[in-house]
Amino acid sequence: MDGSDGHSASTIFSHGIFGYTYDDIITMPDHISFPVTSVDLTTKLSRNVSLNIPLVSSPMDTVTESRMATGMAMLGGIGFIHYNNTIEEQVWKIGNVKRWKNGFITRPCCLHPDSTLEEIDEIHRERGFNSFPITETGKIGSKLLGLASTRDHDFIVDRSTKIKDIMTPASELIVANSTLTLEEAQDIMKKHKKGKLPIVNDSFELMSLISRSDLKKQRNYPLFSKTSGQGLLVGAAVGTRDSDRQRIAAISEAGVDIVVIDSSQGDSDFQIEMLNYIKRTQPQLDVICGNIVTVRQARRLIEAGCDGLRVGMGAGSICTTQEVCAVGRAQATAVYHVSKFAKQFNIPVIADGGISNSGHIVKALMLGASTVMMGSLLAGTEEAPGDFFFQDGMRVKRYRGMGSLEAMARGSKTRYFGDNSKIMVAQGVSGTVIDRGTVKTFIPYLVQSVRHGFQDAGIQSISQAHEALENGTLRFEIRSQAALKEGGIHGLHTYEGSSGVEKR
Ligand SMILES: NC(=O)C1=CN([C@@H]2O[C@H](COP(=O)(O)OP(=O)(O)OC[C@H]3O[C@@H](n4cnc5c(N)ncnc54)[C@H](O)[C@@H]3O)[C@@H](O)[C@H]2O)C=CC1
Ligand SMILES: O=c1[nH]c(=O)c2[nH+]cn([C@@H]3O[C@H](COP(=O)(O)O)[C@@H](O)[C@H]3O)c2[nH]1
Ligand SMILES: [K+]
Repeated sequence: MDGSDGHSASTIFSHGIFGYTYDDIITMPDHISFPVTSVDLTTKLSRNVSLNIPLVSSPMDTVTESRMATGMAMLGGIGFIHYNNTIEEQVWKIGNVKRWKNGFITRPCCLHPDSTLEEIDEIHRERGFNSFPITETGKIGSKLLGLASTRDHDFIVDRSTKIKDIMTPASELIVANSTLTLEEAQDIMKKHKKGKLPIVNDSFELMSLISRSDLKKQRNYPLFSKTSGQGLLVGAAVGTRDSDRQRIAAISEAGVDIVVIDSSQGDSDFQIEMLNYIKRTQPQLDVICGNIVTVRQARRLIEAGCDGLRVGMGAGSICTTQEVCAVGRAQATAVYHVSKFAKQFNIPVIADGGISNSGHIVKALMLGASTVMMGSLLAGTEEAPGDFFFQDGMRVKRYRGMGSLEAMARGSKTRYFGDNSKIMVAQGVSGTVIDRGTVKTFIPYLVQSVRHGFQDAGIQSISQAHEALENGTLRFEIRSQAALKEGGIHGLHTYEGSSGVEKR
């Protein structure tokens, strides 16, 4: 090998005293003999679960609930529903993902027959909807009474009129049963020239809604993360307390496909006991353990029987663990060493935290990770929980660490201190992140950027990257501070366009 072209990862990470992070290193380009479209990013999330794209959303209460998990799985990745909630809430959120069917609006905005046209006007202004199923309770899951759409009420001047007086009653509606397929629904809508098709069960309770305009712009999601059974793939987080044992049974019943045991320091008796408990009671579930950053920690969790490892301690954008506790590791070094060790046992690694642009994803995968977990990068999308608001002229959403005072106040407090501890030590902060639109465009953009990175390095798949990493043909260099500056945007008075997705 020509020694002047960078260094193997083993030279960089095993012969020095520094811990490096993604920005410290750069990958050497190599010959391109394939189009960018043929870069294959299929990968393993855990021993038995595969994904079509290597992207995962973090189990945090400002990142992953039903909408995020659904969006991630539709696009070929997966979301882990957080557990800063009651068991019932987590079960409901998992159920929402499982109930999702392509093209069906599973949570349509419904109204009560006694609601007024003023309410319709307000929802139309805020959310743009024109048609509303009217049900006995005003919610999905109760008896369908009618449908109110623009042409039922747009000429009515008195907006205090009740909906029941203007709606098209159920007896005049075309409805369909929940067993029908999307193609059958399409045929019915074509034949009857209707804009909306309510889907009901045998008791005439509203189950979902199909919209003609949605069908017209219907996108195909070819990468779609499917389970062997029905529905989208979904993950969930659990803790290591005794109460989390009940959670395991409930979320398993709700159809969760994989769990992550969520701890900042996962190499503990608590975690190993929880892993054993899950394996004993729900042996069908793959269990990801973590977080860890060293080989010694990995060895104990692999020996205990984990199916995947989550790597990262203090690297996250909202993390203060390294400052508060002085324990952790620089992320690129952690990912490299743990992945190298875990590979011998075929245990995939999730590189968790510190991803602030697509280049970081490329580097995590090139250093041995099989997937990448993101918090801050996804917290500003429409699918993340919470509303957008304006701050300093920017459209933003709230994002907070699960060890922040705010998140602890909501519930994770008991995880930290038991119920009667007096002193709270936060290991995270809360803040805001900028609007990133919808994951439906943002994730494909990240994926395409990662494909370009792989192509530039002459690497056609994640498994090929891992082979090249191991045999030393994948080459890297450490960047000096000046090189890092040179690699970014510099010397311009102003600029337009994006340097990837990072905003420092
Ligand atoms: N990846 C990272 O760098 C970090 C992540 N976080 C996130 O913050 C959240 C909270 O994490 P942690 O504080 O690690 O929560 P944790 O629940 O794992 O641990 C909190 C404390 O409770 C103890 N503990 C756990 N189970 C116990 C049991 N069964 N009996 C007695 N004591 C027990 C632990 O040893 C620790 O002192 C998680 O969502 C985590 O992902 C927090 C800090 C750093
Ligand atoms: O030190 C911490 N204190 C916290 O309060 C906290 N909350 C989350 N996490 C971890 O950060 C990851 C997300 O990181 P990013 O925003 O950089 O993607 C997540 O996936 C977690 O691993 C925390 N770490
Ligand atoms: K940090």
